[in-house]
Amino acid sequence: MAEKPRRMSTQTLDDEDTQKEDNARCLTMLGHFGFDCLPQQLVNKSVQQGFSFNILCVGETGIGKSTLVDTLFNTNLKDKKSSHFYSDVGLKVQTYELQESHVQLKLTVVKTVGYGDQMSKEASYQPIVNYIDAQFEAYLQEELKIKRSFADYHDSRVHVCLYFISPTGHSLKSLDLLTMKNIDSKVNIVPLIAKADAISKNDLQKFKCRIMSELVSNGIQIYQFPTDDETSSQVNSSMNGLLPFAVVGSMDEVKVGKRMVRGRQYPWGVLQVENENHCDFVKLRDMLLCTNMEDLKEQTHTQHYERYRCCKLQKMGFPDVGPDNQPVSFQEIYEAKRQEFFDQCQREEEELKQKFMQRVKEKEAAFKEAEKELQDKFEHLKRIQQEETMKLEEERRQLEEEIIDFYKMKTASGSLQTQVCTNTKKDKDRKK
Ligand SMILES: Nc1nc2c(ncn2[C@@H]2O[C@H](COP(=O)(O)OP(=O)(O)OP(=O)(O)O)[C@@H](O)[C@H]2O)c(=O)[nH]1
Repeated sequence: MAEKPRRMSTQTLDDEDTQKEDNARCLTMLGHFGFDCLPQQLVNKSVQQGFSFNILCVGETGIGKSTLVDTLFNTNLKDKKSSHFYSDVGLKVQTYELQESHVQLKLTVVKTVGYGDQMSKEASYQPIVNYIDAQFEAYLQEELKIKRSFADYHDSRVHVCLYFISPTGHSLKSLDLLTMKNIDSKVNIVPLIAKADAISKNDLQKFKCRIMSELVSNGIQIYQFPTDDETSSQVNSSMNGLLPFAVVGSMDEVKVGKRMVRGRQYPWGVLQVENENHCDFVKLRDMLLCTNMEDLKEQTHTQHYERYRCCKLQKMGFPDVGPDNQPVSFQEIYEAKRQEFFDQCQREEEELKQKFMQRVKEKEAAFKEAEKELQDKFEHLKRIQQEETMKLEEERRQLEEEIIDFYKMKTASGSLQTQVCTNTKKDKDRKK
């Protein structure tokens, strides 16, 4: 039996419509619609993934590297003081997971240990150069893998080098110039005058000018805050004119009026770390973390790493153009390299074979020579032995003849004696 169609009342339909409307999402008037949401998607993804930043601090022992990093990230990274008596320069690498609001930052701080305490300048900067190159090499190796896993890969390439200059007030030391010259094509250098509270304001300005002119005259490239982005070009170009930043670090809280501020307390007053009239710490923090962190990372990838990668691949024999200046494909070069390698293996195998045959021949000749010597010796001994045997034979023969003669004589003498006895008896008998 067919079921009787149920009739809904007008009242029920109205209720359902109202319910549907209640479930519908309400879009705010200020929200984004369509593809203008793309930047938001990127922001959300980046925040979810978290950020990473790698800082290299180069400076003499006790110049204030750890204190400045602590002050920059408003944290206590609990780093032990280094000794002045290390036999060589080392690099201390520490990675921290930091969080500010809901943004996570994986911060890697690499600090020189024993820098400036060595006699040899080359031995002081070479470990730094090696470290920077090693991080590029690790990234290149990951890039060249068939199965790459950049999602989990910890990219340890150095994004910025904070170079701590001693507050001498005179000029840069030769080690400063040498080190910066050797790393300026590998890393973004931001020069800092450390412990700037040790110099008066007037001297500081002169010191800054002298440092910049020395850097220029020695052809050292330091990082320039980018001026091509209109949102930051004005502030960045004015900050470029204030380099090197004169910084003071401190995690101590000092009372100024009714406020507690971070600073250094002196008998003549308080130096406020975050007061732009007292030092350039805030400028450094803004430039480094708020305005240019992404540019520092981009420069690291597109300039410094690219240079390293290019040199490395060229050294390995992978140029982009052939001898006729025509572009060559990676596959062609790979095939050519494979063939070259195969030919070289065959050449080496042939050489080895030849060498082996030569050795075998030499050994064979040596054995033959030794065999001949042994044979001669054997023949010689055999001859001696034959002569000896013949001699003995002769002696034996003589001896046997003598024995025979002896027996003959014995027999003769026996019969003679018998004859004599017979004759004597006959004589006696006749006499009777
Ligand atoms: N006057 C002054 N002293 C500072 C400043 N920054 C740090 N110091 C002091 O200098 C000393 C060494 O500071 P650190 O931050 O440990 O220096 P470092 O370069 O990390 O030292 P090592 O790891 O031992 O090489 C500490 O007593 C700090 O309080 C500064 O800006 N001005």
